[in-house]
Amino acid sequence: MSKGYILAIDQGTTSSRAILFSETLVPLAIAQKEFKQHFPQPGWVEHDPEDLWATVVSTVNEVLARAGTRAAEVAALGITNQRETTVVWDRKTGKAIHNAIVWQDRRTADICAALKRKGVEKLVSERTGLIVDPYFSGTKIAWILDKVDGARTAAERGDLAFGTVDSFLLWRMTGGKVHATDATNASRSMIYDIEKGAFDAELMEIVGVPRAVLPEVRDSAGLFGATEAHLFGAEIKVCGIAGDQQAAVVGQACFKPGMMKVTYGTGAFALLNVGDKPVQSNNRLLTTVAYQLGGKRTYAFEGAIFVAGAAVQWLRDGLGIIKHASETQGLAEQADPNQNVYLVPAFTGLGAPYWEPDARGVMTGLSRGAGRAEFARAALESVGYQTYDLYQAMRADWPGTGDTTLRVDGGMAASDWTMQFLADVLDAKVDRPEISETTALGAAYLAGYAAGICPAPEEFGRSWRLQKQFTPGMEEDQRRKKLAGWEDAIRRTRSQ
Ligand SMILES: Nc1ncnc2c1ncn2[C@@H]1O[C@H](COP(=O)(O)OP(=O)(O)O)[C@@H](O)[C@H]1O
Ligand SMILES: O=P(O)(O)OC[C@H](O)CO
Repeated sequence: MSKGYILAIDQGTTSSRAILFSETLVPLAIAQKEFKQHFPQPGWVEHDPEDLWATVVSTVNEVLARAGTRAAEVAALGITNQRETTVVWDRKTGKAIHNAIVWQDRRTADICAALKRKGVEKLVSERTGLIVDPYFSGTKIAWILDKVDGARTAAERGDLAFGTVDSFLLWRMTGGKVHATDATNASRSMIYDIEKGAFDAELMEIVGVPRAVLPEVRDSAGLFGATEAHLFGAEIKVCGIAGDQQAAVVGQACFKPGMMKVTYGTGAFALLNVGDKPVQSNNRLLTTVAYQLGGKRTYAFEGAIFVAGAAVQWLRDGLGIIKHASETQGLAEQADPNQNVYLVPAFTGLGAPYWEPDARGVMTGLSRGAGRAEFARAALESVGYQTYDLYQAMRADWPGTGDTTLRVDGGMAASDWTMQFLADVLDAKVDRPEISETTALGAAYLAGYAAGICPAPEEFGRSWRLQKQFTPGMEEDQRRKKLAGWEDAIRRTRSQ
């Protein structure tokens, strides 16, 4: 007898997706909806929480209709989400008191600079595994409480709730019954002690976040609550929650220390499983919770590349030299091997391991012969080089030995040329799995595991299937030469 379907909601930065999986985690149907991005000032990025809610509800209903399935046949629902994006809402009405402040938003740069002047960086890094940066949710909460009239007093009275998007959706879906999140999302707040597994009173005080707004923090797999029946036609049990990059770690079955995945979307996020201790990085990588199962946390190093696929979007929308992202492959193949054009796409600063928010993009090696093809190759190569920088930092920091293979996913992992270059420049194998929707798969697995439908992680790991492996093939001499050119381009970017 069928145990029922598993549904995953992937609420991302540019779109919401709902994917229906069979009980054996075969993807059966997908629905996706984009929503509006709001840029009220330079460096500010907002989402309307009602858009997030509406696109989630409609994609779930759409995917059920498309598959000819009823909500009553869905045994478990997993939620995965764009991380750090911050919503503060009124507990009585369920309405947000301000637009969601998106992870990319830099408006709290001054708050972070003031925190750094206070000398709290070491404390933040030791307890939370993070650096002091506007990227994380803590200072975004404080900003909303200070800027919206009466919000801080209302928060202290217990009338307001904070949540990352998972938590906001859960609150709405359960009709205001459950205010909770999972440890992976909590670990992105800058006020969560990742070793103790609890919000930290001293950091809450320093950042200015009252305890009364915070959600309960739970395992990534477990019963969170049930959706109200009127939303999808019947109640569905919410059994899993994880931030999207951590869900991809699970979907890629990187359960053993030393295993690493990189998700190539608009940006790229590399996570390396470091096991059950929150190892500190010496190379400015973040330490984060990869997942929490049965009360036990597994940790990861994380490195963020802010511009990956976005460099290809720039070729298309900024320069107008391609119409579709996939054209870059043919262009890169045609590029003149004697032209050494480099692009450092630091359009919004440099992420890990440099963390230079004020850096801006640079192109080097331009000669009269450089054209579309060389620009396209430089954009694709920039993704490989940026990964190389993270990979070096991770391998230097990671005390264990073991497998150096990289598991890749995300929209840009579809580019064979880019994945081959990645293998060449890293001098490591790059594995692309059969299921490309790894993030949703991870959320579905967590929910299915909690509901007793999916097997334990080790067994699930054995079901991971390779679609294509890219093996390194570049001459070492050439690799060294190319990397030296990149290092030079990075030096120029940092000295602007
Ligand atoms: N064949 C391709 N070659 C190069 N880049 C690609 C290709 N297909 C998609 N991309 C890039 O991948 C990104 C989309 O990936 P996706 O995982 O959907 O991103 P996100 O979840 O961040 O919206 C876009 O930036 C796009 O330019
Ligand atoms: O929504 P994505 O796929 O762009 O992911 C965003 C990350 O979670 C930000 O930390």
